Amino acid sequence: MAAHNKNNTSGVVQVDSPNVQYTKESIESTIDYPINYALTEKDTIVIKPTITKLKIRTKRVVPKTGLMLVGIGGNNGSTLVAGLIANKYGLTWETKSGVKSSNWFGSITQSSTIRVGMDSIGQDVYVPLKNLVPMIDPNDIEIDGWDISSLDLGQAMKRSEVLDIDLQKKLMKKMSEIIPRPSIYIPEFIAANQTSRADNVIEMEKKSEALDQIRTDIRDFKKFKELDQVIVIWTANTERFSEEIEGLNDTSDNLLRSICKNESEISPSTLFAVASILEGCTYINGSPSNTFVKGVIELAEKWCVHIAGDDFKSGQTKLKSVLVDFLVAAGIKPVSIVSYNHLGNNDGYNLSAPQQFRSKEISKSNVVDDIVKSNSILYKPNETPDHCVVIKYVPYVKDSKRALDEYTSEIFMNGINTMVIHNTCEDSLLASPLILDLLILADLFNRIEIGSDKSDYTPLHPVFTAMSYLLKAPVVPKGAPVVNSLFRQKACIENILRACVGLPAENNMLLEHMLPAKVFVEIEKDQKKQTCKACQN
Ligand SMILES: NC(=O)c1ccc[n+]([C@@H]2O[C@H](COP(=O)([O-])OP(=O)(O)OC[C@H]3O[C@@H](n4cnc5c(N)ncnc54)[C@H](O)[C@@H]3O)[C@@H](O)[C@H]2O)c1
Ligand SMILES: O=P([O-])([O-])O[C@@H]1[C@@H](O)[C@H](O)[C@@H](O)[C@H](O)[C@@H]1O
Repeated sequence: MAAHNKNNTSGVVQVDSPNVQYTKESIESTIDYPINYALTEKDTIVIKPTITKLKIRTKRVVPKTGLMLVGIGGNNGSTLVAGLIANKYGLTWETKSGVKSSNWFGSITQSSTIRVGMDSIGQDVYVPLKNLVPMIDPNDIEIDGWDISSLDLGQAMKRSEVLDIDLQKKLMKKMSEIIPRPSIYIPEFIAANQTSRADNVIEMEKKSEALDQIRTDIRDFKKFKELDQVIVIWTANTERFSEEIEGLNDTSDNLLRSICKNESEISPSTLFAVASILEGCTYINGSPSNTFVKGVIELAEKWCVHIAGDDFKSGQTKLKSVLVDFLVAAGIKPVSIVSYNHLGNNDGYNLSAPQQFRSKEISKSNVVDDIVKSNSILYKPNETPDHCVVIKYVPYVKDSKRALDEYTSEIFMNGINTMVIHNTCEDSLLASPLILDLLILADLFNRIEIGSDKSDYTPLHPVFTAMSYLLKAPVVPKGAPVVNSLFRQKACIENILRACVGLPAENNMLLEHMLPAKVFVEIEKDQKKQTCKACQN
């Protein structure tokens, strides 16, 4: 039999099961959802498994969606917009190593696959992740945004020095037509070295006026492009942390009152988050700034508007969340992690200021906490590895961020293992596909409602945790655990998609290959005989 690619790279996926119904408006599924309660009774952990039959309803109609980027003129913003245009028009371009074509590598919604089962001869079958449930087509996305820099996106793309020059030339006309809206600029929140960039600023007497302007911008964009929804993503510079002060920003009422009173401790990113929530727009924070002060989270909960953050997980930290997970899960004890990186883009310039660096240092450091805490054999209570994060601004390397990591671990019989990694992370080429995924997954999770025989259909909690895979420092609902392990985070997304079409979570047990077929329920004979068209030829 001719070997052929069993991956279904084009077709739609249909689940034939009593656990899923496809109607015109929605996909309605049921799954058995396990929760194991592990309770300590004296010196014993007693595990009490439960199964809840959940009903899941996913709206099939994908809304006409607009993406508004805060910081659209930055390296990430201009690179993402360029990528959307290049892919939409199928642009190719000359390079010294030949003609290159547009793609969405690095996007899990566009370039990753998911195992959905096995074929009639027991081989794994994978389909594109995006084929399981309806998702936004990147070519349909309308784009707008704000920047404190007035450069049009053609000049911003040129300033970023990220994309090949022949591609830039082919993009220049369309990119130059995109002009950033004036934005909220409060100098004290970002590095003083950004002042020279700020020539496109909302002239505001009060923060409430700026808030109203952002809300007007969102409404204008939605109306002009006849959109069903707008999603706002912050890809502007990292701000210093806002102080969380009782009576100022600790509740939604206090926050709104503080904005009206023009309180100084309210950051631009918090103003954008409030404006987005009040306009019913999902808001995502791609920076490590603590935009989501308690008052913002409460506002999102009150208005049932989804938010997610913080800080795109693109390169050095993404690898860290894999390596530390692998080491600890292997019973190996990381005892020293040193993450040094230098970069020469404007983000690096902004991060060269101590307060802005501190925001990033926190998000890059906390990523190992949950994994370390999970293993009490390796680590005593409160014991943690040495963990040092260094970021240096080196103009020459521009957006081509160099990450140098050293992982030192204790192994068997007092052995020491040291891994040294040099990782050139093209910052914006790694981050831009994540911004696309955040938009597409936010829309999908907005369209999911879940209930049971005890509860009617309910939207997911306003604080999205299912997108933690894309974020360094996941913001989670009160009381929920922070998970940084990259594979657990990817499995979360994949298993939610499986559940939407009535498929059980992937358990990776593969018992079907360890036991005789007679042990298992068989599908109807004629279906089993079914062979794919390629095999019939
Ligand atoms: N791999 C990555 O590039 C990566 C990964 C994780 C997080 N991030 C974060 O993403 C953000 C953007 O990164 P970048 O490399 O594109 O940086 P950048 O400096 O190139 O772009 C940021 C843009 O935001 C604009 N800006 C600053 N303050 C603004 C405001 N108040 N309103 C509107 N625009 C404003 C700036 O003019 C600039 O054009 C940063 O916070 C960075 O830390 C980037
Ligand atoms: O995602 P990652 O590569 O660990 O982290 C990166 C930092 O190392 C880098 O200094 C900064 O420019 C980027 O904003 C990004 O946050």
